Amino acid sequence: MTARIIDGAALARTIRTDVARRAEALTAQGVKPGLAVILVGDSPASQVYVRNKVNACEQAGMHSVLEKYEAGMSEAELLARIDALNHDPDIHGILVQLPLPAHIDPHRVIEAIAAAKDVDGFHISNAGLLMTGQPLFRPCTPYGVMKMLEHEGAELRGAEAVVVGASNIVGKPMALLLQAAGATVTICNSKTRDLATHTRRADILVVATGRPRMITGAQIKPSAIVIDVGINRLDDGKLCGDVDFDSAREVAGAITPVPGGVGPMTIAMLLVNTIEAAERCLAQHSD
Ligand SMILES: Nc1nc(=O)c2c([nH]1)NC[C@@H]1CN(c3ccc(C(=O)N[C@@H](CCC(=O)O)C(=O)O)cc3)C=[N+]21
Repeated sequence: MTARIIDGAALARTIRTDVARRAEALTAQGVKPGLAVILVGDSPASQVYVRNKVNACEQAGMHSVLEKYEAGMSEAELLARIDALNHDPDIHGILVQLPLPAHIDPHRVIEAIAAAKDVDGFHISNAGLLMTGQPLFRPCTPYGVMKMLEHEGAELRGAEAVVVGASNIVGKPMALLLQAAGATVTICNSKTRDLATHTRRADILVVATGRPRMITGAQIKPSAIVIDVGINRLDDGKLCGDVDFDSAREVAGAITPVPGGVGPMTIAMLLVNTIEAAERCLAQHSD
């Protein structure tokens, strides 16, 4: 049997249409949702991603600001820009593109963003709220994965879910969201001994390791739902995931492609989080 392909690009379009409707309603009430994206340095991949984010905002009728700075920008200068955006009433969401140059401490930068504008959901306060079951902003990539699983009609209660990769931005929040939905969650990493014994038990397998094609069909349970968070650019310029798509699709029940899977959903959920921030802002001011 060949796996069903989970079309993240199509689901992302549907979500963005709904975002546009909510943006219009907010604008009519005097609050145009606004996102600020800060890019430090000129990595070509980051340039593409931040442009995609800003274009997605414009398409949805939202306000967006893209601030680009040279790689040599000091940490103090960046913190001053964040402080200004924290106080800017036209901006409801702030995203500082990661990774940052090595001389800037990413923790200090993330903690400087007002938690109510932290649409990435990376601030310790948002991480703590998520961990204790009172999420304010769910990190965009895991949030998008949950939307795809919901769209698939996946039964998460009682399911075995395995997350490969334990980063603060994907693996850890992913595990928390799956656990909150009633799954039994195992978090693995690249050093996990006999990784395949874990992955082969997974009804839901989420792979976010940054290692091209590291999970193959032989490591997947027949009929499992496989979510590939990886985006790796190969020497020939093509993109591939952390899952070996060709062998995996012969075993899995459903699988996300790269590109066109998790990536577009990440951007869609960034817009959703920005809308939610603006809606909260309106609710506060109409009290
Ligand atoms: N503070 C912060 N927040 C982020 O959310 C964040 C970040 N930093 N740093 C970098 C990663 C990466 N990321 C992607 C989002 C969408 C696609 C995406 O739409 N990908 C398309 C392909 C795009 C292409 O052709 O390169 C796809 O998978 O179909 C990819 C990558 C967000 N990130």
